[in-house]
Amino acid sequence: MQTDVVRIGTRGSALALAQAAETRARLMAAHGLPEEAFEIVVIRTTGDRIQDRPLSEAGGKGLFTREIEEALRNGRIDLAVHSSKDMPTVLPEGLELAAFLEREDVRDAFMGREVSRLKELPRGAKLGTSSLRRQALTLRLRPDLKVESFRGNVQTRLRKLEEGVAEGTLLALAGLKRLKLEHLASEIMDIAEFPPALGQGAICIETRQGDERIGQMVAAIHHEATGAALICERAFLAALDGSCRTPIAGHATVEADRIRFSGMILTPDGSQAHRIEREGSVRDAVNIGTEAGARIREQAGSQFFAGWS
Ligand SMILES: NCc1[nH]cc(CCC(=O)O)c1CC(=O)O
Repeated sequence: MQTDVVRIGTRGSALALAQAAETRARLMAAHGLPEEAFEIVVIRTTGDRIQDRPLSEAGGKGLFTREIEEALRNGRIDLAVHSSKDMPTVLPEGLELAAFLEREDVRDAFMGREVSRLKELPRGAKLGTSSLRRQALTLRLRPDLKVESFRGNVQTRLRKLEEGVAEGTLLALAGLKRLKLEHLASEIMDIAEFPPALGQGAICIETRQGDERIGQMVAAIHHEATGAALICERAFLAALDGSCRTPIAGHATVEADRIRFSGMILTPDGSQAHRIEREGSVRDAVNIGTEAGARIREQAGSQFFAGWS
């Protein structure tokens, strides 16, 4: 019956559609359901509309999720598929992150027009990115480079690179893999030198709290270790009150019942940075993230955030 069809809400970019298709494929496999049991509903968000300025100036994270969450709340869709790294730490009343799919590679990848490594870019070359984290980490390694704003989805950014708007760019390897464009990555960045965005590489599923049918359905595709890592990373972000104006990096890894978190904050010009490492039981994932956030904040001091946040 038509009313039983599970409606999956997503943005319309190629990456978002790939993520929604992956979620549907996993749900089909987990429950032995045919493709017709699902409908993918594309929703245009404010973030998709704004192409002409950095998102940090347009109001930050919720820009890619607001309209999708509205559709979820009013019942137009039954679940929403997101990139965890685009999710604000506080969700609207009545919604929850019910499942995380097994994480893809968390690292960033570099692509150059004429060189294959970030370090090989000529002096003063332009690096295209709109991510403050990528800007700060790049300038830390190469203070001579110029950062050129590079908005738009993965394909748009690749086109801009081809057109010579910049000499190189950085993208999430996970996104390239999901788009089958992994071969374009000429350098995979070192995780210690170039830590990812919190949440990078992990697809999450948002649902209505108390919707038992959908809750049970998505529980079958939840990946425990990814869930623990993401809970820890989101607690760190929440403790730092992270906005798009604050370059924040880091990630958690889970092995058996241990979780290890490593976080970093930087000034946008990369000249100052602080790091934190924490380890403990996966059961303490939230506390480890929260505590790491409080500690790095203390370490940095209030003047660290004062100048530019
Ligand atoms: N902000 C856009 C965005 N959100 C998630 C990904 C990549 C996929 C992921 O991290 O899961 C990207 C593109 C990029 O940073 O290259």
